[in-house]
Amino acid sequence: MSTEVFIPPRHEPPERVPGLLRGIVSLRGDVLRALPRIAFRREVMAVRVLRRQVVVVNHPEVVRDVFVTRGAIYGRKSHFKEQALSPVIGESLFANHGPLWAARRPAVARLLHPSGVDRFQPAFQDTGRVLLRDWRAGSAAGAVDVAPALAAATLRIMLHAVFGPQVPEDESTAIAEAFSDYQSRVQVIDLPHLVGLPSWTMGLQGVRARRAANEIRRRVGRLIASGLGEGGLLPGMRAARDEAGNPLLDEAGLLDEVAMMLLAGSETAANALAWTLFLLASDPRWQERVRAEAVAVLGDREPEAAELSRLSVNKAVLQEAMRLYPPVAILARQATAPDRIRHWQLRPGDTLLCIPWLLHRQEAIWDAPHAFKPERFLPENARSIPRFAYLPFGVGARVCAGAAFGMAEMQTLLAMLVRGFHFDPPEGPAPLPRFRLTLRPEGGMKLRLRPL
Ligand code: HEM
Repeated sequence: MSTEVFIPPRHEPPERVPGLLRGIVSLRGDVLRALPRIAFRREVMAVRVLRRQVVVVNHPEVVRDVFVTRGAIYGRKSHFKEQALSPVIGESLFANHGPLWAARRPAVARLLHPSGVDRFQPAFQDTGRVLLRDWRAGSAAGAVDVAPALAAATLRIMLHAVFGPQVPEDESTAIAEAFSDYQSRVQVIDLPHLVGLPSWTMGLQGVRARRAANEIRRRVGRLIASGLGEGGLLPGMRAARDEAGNPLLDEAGLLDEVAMMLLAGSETAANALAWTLFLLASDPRWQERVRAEAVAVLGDREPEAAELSRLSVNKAVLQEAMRLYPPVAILARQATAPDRIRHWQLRPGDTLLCIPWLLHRQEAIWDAPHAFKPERFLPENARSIPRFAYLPFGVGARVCAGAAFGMAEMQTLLAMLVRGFHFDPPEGPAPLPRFRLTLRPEGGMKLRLRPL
């Protein structure tokens, strides 16, 4: 058996930072591709783009210092994130800050608290069954593009979690397609803001992006009005109260938060799973280890919530996939007060970035940073990973509220899928990552599946 380590594909970083014009062109397409080789070694970097300072922190201690110790200054999402998300999620807490965020965050965090995640296990199992059914039917035809199927599956899980099990099956496919369309159309870099133009210029997202956003909100609004919700999170969201005992969310607030939950909880997990399957298809030894563990722990039963902690190879593989391909590849904030990071001065409105794509491959921290080595995350090794070096779920006060939900969902689907199929790599060129709102495989993820 080969002991070679698999080095998954990525765009080769340029030797130097591209000039402003080339940089702007590459920023529009994919900011990660513009990061030069040296960025993987630097602790802090700064770029001035005409009127704005952009500071990138890329070392665990600096990340802690800025995102945790001085987190209050950086509680606001960057201008481009706010602008890119608001057509879909409106005023939701995800893109908001200050009193609105402070009031809504605890309510949402309570609903998604790790202690209650077990109740969603039937949604995970049910969707795993649907994927097995669909892929068994599709695999005979050759390669299957697992990316859109996983996007629909994770959306189905979120719909089930929010509205209960009665949501029509085709609704998840329709909303997942609209999300996908939105992501490929929306501008993820706010160039007007960086060069000092008024903020409304980016508010003019393209017609296609607007249309996709409207379609998502129309469908979600219809589901909220339909009376579905029993057994899901919706009744808890309606019942949430502020400190004065008044309803926390009016109808508009409810639409914003449900749309946010569907977006935050589906594309992220779908991309993490698509990259995981690709890595396993490319490294059959790890594929076999995940499968052997699933068979040893579960036999041919579907995973129960209490059994997930025994699937440590499965978890390590997912964690390594999110190290190499972090679904949220950039954490972006704007300074709300003057601040200084090392010798760089930030003014209110300047941008602070932590780029997990860089931090997770920081050469001073990770051995063989570009190699697929899930053993790093096995229980016996994971303790040596520095805190704040690995941030797939973000960091500080705005850390992901659905991390436990996401891990349980991904572990369940992965265990069911590796028991159902052998995955082989795609024919032709390997997929490359493309930065949009999430880190997606460019052109989809066509894998060859053999039913087991
Ligand atoms: C693999 C799955 C997931 C990944 C990688 C992920 C990642 C993230 C990251 C990185 C953030 C912080 C973004 C930032 O600081 O700019 C975040 C925020 C958030 N996520 Fe997740 N997420 C996942 C799944 C979920 C799920 C399943 C839910 C809901 C059920 C969820 C709900 C949220 C919410 C509500 C926030 C906003 C927190 C705040 O701003 O206070 N996420 N997520």
